[in-house]
Amino acid sequence: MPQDEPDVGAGPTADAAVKARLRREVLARRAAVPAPVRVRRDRAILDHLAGIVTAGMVVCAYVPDDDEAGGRGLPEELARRGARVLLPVSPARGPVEWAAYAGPADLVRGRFGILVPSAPPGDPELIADADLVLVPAVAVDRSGTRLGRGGGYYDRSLALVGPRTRLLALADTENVLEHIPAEAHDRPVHGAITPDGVLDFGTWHSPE
Ligand SMILES: Nc1nc2c(c(=O)[nH]1)N(C=O)[C@@H](CNc1ccc(C(=O)N[C@@H](CCC(=O)O)C(=O)O)cc1)CN2
Ligand SMILES: Nc1ncnc2c1ncn2[C@@H]1O[C@H](COP(=O)(O)OP(=O)(O)OP(=O)(O)O)[C@@H](O)[C@H]1O
Repeated sequence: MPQDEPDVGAGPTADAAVKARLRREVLARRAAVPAPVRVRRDRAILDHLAGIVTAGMVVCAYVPDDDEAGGRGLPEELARRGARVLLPVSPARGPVEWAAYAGPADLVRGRFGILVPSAPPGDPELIADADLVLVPAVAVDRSGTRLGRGGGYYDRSLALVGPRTRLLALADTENVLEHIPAEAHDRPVHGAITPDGVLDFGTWHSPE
């Protein structure tokens, strides 16, 4: 099979089946968390950005929906800290394209009902300019393997970044798991921001 073809039709691999089961379990667990608790967790995650985001940074982020850690105020919090914020716009398949965040009033519903800037997006390669990429994660493990929604969008996008760019997943503490099976296309993240603090998996070496 050509490298760039998805596995559809070939039958799920064992790892893909484990990931699909994990995905269902974790999403059900998050759905059972009362809304006020989720809001407190999301606030704690945003507060941890203080130690990471500085003015002028280019940050690729996203608008978390209700079943994702962080809350929909994530881009605004980054902008408030002086970051230049890029948000993903999903074509039919990954990698994602990027459009500049221009405030909450500019957001419209895109594919999957996800909020995106109204302006047409730029190339997927814009991710290579980012100092920091905040990556959506259903779950993540301590070696940086990330479980996404199963679209393969971010794996294809993270393949475009260089070593300078720091990759952090946003996840609730209970969704930092012992082990998630890694497949060949999975791009590991360097750490995670949880309500309890920032986890550093020890794999990112900041430029001098
Ligand atoms: N907030 C947010 N934005 C994001 C992502 C994300 O995970 N979260 N993405 C990260 O890649 C990209 C969009 N990818 C997505 C992939 C799948 C689904 C989704 O809703 N999947 C369904 C099942 C799909 C199906 O019917 O097969 C689901 O989860 O119920 C949503 C977004 C870009 N923007
Ligand atoms: N770089 C790639 N090249 C080809 N296929 C890929 C690539 N990355 C992912 N895929 C395919 O995309 C599908 C979903 O992959 P996976 O389950 O790892 O997605 P995910 O990481 O959960 O989703 P996302 O990256 O959108 O958050 C799989 O069928 C996988 O084979």
